[in-house]
Amino acid sequence: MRCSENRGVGAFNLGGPGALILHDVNAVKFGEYKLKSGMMTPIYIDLRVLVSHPALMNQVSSFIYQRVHDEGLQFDSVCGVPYTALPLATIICSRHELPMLIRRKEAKDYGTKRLVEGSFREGDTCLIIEDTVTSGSSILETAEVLYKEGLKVTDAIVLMDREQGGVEMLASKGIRLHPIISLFKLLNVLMAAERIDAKTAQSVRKFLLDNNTFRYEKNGNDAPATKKTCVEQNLELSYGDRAELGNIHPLASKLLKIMEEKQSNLCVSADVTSSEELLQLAESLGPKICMLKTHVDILKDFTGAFSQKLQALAEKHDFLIFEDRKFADIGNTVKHQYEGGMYQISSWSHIVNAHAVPGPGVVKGLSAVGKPLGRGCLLIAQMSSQGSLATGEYTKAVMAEENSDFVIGFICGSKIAKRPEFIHMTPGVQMKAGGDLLGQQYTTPEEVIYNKGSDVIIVGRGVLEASDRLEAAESYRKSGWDAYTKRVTQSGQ
Ligand SMILES: O=c1ccn([C@@H]2O[C@H](COP(=O)(O)O)[C@@H](O)[C@H]2O)c(=O)[nH]1
Repeated sequence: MRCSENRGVGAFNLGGPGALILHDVNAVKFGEYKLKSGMMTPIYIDLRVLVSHPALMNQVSSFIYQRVHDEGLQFDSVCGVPYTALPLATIICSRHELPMLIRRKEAKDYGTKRLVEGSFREGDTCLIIEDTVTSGSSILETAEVLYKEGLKVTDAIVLMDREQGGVEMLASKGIRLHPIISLFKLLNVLMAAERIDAKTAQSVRKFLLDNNTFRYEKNGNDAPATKKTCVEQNLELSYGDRAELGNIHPLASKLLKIMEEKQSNLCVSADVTSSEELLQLAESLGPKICMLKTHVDILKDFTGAFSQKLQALAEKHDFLIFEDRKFADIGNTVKHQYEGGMYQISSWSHIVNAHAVPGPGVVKGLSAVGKPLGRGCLLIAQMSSQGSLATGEYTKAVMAEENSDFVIGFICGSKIAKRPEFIHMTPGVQMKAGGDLLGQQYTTPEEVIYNKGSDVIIVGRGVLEASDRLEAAESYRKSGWDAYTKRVTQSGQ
């Protein structure tokens, strides 16, 4: 049997409003709950409540059926995992006239004593429907009962995947699991709608990442199990998730945590010529930004005291300092430029950047100074100016320079590296696309973050030339953050 009829599910989108409705009816609970395995969890999905909300039950059933249809799954009958998925399977089968089987949890001690009720032939394929998956063990238990009756199980559909190893475990047993929504996505939707705060979302994500039930298992050939990466699944990790990656540079992790916490992917480029004005900017815009970018050599009155005050403001408002020095010389020279001279950049700037033109020596030289101090470097892979030669093969070569114990990411126009440990930062951003008379080219925050997949917008004159700099910074922060939440929420759909 193949699903041939396609019924739309209207506005009930589980990657958006539908997830909020589930939260409204208390199907998503935060607190301390025990899972079937005995594991304690800070989030509990209780889809049993659906039976009290018939309209919602119908919408969820339609959504599941839509997925079955979209996947083009072929099967002879449908079986819901008892008990929560039973009514879902019943509604789907009744509405679409699909044969259904019921798995009993215990055999009767009278009558037929069957564990599977309904009509079927040996060799028939049965599609399993489940409400929530953690490890996949409940689906497997049902499949094993069906196998004993001579049925085949190749696919299962689940409404909510807790992303704790169920997909991988079932795949290792020959069952493809098709999740409709994941807990990571649900958290993003709830956070975007301000139902939960960033801290709660972060602690739940950490729990899920730390408690993958399949990570340490082995498959039948005794080879280590392989978990599909988020990149392979085309899933976008949130800034907070990326901050927790095992091999991420501590400074990149710190930046991502700041971004998540302050809901800001805005770096203001403080291109002013007086120290006092720069410090005023840092004080007033500090709460809105994740990073402040400087060009210290345009200051007419730089002093060591200025750099100390700037560091104090960075601490106070929790942002990083990025000196946009664009180092581009041999290793030995950049070492001196970074550490010494009148600016002593390495002593106060968390991040610097470098052109890759001189070859690997420039990163080696900078790293010799910056690495022991916990600093990080961005490589300039692309530039926002018209006619820039940093394109094509050059950009690719810059990416090959990846040296993640010091290089934390790239200056670029769009996301260029797949590895989520790397930060992509894009200058040339204003609310309206356009340019200036000296070749600068502007793109909007939405284009940079949502369409081009970059992480941080760098905005200079868009803020500095506004009549109210604070208001302008807030509107760039909001635009950049909205574009990011939209991107994460829609990934993998
Ligand atoms: O490709 C690049 C690299 C760096 N920048 C720097 O960013 C700011 C942009 O300022 P706006 O006023 O927003 O144009 C500025 O400091 C540049 O030196 C860049 O624009 N493009």
